[in-house]
Amino acid sequence: MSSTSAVGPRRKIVGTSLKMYFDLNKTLTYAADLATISSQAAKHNIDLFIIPDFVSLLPVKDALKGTDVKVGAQDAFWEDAGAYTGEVSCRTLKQAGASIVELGHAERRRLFGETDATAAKKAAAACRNGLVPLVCIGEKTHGKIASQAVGMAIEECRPQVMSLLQAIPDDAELILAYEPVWAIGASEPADPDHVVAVTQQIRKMTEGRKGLTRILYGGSAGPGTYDRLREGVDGLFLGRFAHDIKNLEQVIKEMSD
Ligand SMILES: O=C[C@H](O)COP(=O)(O)O
Repeated sequence: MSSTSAVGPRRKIVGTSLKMYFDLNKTLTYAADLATISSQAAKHNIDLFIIPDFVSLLPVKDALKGTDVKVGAQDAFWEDAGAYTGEVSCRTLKQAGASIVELGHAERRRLFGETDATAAKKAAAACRNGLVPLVCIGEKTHGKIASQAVGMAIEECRPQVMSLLQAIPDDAELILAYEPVWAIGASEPADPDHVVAVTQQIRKMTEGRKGLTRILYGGSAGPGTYDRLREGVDGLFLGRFAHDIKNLEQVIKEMSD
C-alpha cells in the first residue's frame, strides 16, 4: 500500500549508488543485470534507480534503455555553465539522461568539503534543470542512550533539511536520504526504531510542501532492512549490499509485499 502526501500517493523507491567501487566494465555488467530485474520493481510500482560515476552515466543509460530504471549522478555543480574546471553541471546531466542528482553525501561532506549551504545551492540548480535532488542527511555520531540518540539525531538533521527547503521551490520533487553517518560502511544498518523515530520527525519538517517528498534510509541497508522501517521511510538507498544483484532483487521483493 502506498503512503499518501499532499500530492497523492508516494510510490516506493529503491536504488543504489555505486560510489567509486566499480570500474567502467563492471558498472556496465551490473547495469545489464539491473535491466534484467527491473521489471520486478515496475510491476509493483516501485521506482528503481542507479547512481554510477559521471563517466559511466551515458553508457549505463544506454544499457537500461527500454526499462523504467532512473539514472542519477553522484554530484553536480551549482552553476549551469562557466569557468569551473572539473565540475559537471545539472544542465549537462539532464541532457545526458539523468533524472536524479545525489547531493551532500557524508563522504562528500567529510572528504570534499560539502556543506549544507553547498548542497542547498546544488539542489536549487538540480530543480532549475529538471532533476530531482536526492539529498543525504544524517547525524555524525551515534548517541549511546537510545532515548537521547533520537532527539540528538533530529536536531542535527533539522538544519540540513531546513537549508535545503529554503533553497528549492516548494513544488519541486525531493528525495531525502536519511543516512546516519555512523551506519555507513558498517556491518549492519541502524536500529529500526531509531530510524523510524527520526524519519517520522524529518517527515514532519517537510509537511505542507507541495512537491512530492520521499524519504529513504541508507547505511548498510540490504535484504531484511525495509520491513521494520515501513512506518518511517518510502524506500532504501543501498550501497555495498546491492553489489550482489540478488540482494537488490530480494530487497525489491521485500518491498513488494
Ligand atoms: O550511498 C549509500 C550509502 O552511503 C550506504 O552505503 P553502505 O550501504 O555501503 O553503507
